[in-house]
Amino acid sequence: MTIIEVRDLVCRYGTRTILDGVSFDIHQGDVVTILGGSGCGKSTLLKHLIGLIEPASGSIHIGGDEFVGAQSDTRQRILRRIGVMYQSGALFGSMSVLDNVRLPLDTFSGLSPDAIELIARLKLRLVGLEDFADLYPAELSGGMQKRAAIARAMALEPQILFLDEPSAGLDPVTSAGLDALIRRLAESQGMTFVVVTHELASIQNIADYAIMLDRSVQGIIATGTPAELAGHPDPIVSGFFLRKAED
Ligand SMILES: Nc1ncnc2c1ncn2[C@@H]1O[C@H](COP(=O)(O)OP(=O)(O)OP(=O)(O)O)[C@@H](O)[C@H]1O
Repeated sequence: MTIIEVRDLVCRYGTRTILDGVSFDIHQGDVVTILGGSGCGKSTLLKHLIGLIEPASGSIHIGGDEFVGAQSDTRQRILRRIGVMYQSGALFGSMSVLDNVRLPLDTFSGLSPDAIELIARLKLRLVGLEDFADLYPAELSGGMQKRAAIARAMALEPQILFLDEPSAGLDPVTSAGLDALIRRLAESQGMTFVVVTHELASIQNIADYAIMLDRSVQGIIATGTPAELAGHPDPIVSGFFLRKAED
């Protein structure tokens, strides 16, 4: 089932066009990576998909609802379907890990404090942090902070989680652990993941499907499984994989 449908998306900053007519579908339960060289528009695309920026033209359907130009009630309904983890993780340093995960529930769920605590602890268990609930973010390792941020992004049970460069700043072993968590959550929770990353190992570990952007075409240069892209006839596409593999 298609959960995200993007059609003829045009993204501009002022008069400068970054993405010129991008179309793709993302299926429910898939882990999809958005990749491409620096400055090709990965973050720009992500910001459009989560409603931070309105496109110059085109349409974005999320769960069947049109996001572009949506009025406030439709917009709220769509926003409830998505969770976002930004590159920095952005946990609140003055709050415990548990309180960080509680925050979206306290703000939006209308549930009782006991129910909220139960759900927050459940989310922490899903990411393997149940024993660290009372610690503060600064007391966690980088990988644990990312896990806590994922737990918080999952608090309101979104259907889709958007992750912006989740491996940034992590060592390869920690990064592989995070990849395993993403795959496990996709499979056990049926969640859809859209992950912006340029880490080749992550792409190969997690992606059912990859969307590669390139500046030369102001949009999508190739889509497919990681193996398909690595063997793609266009040298820009296969070269991305070879170059990264040599890093
Ligand atoms: N707010 C903005 N105003 C104007 N130009 C911007 C803005 N944000 C990004 N850009 C430009 O848009 C282009 C695409 O940027 P974007 O951050 O989407 O690329 P990216 O693929 O995510 O890059 P990276 O991998 O380096 O993070 C870049 O040339 C960038 O300078």
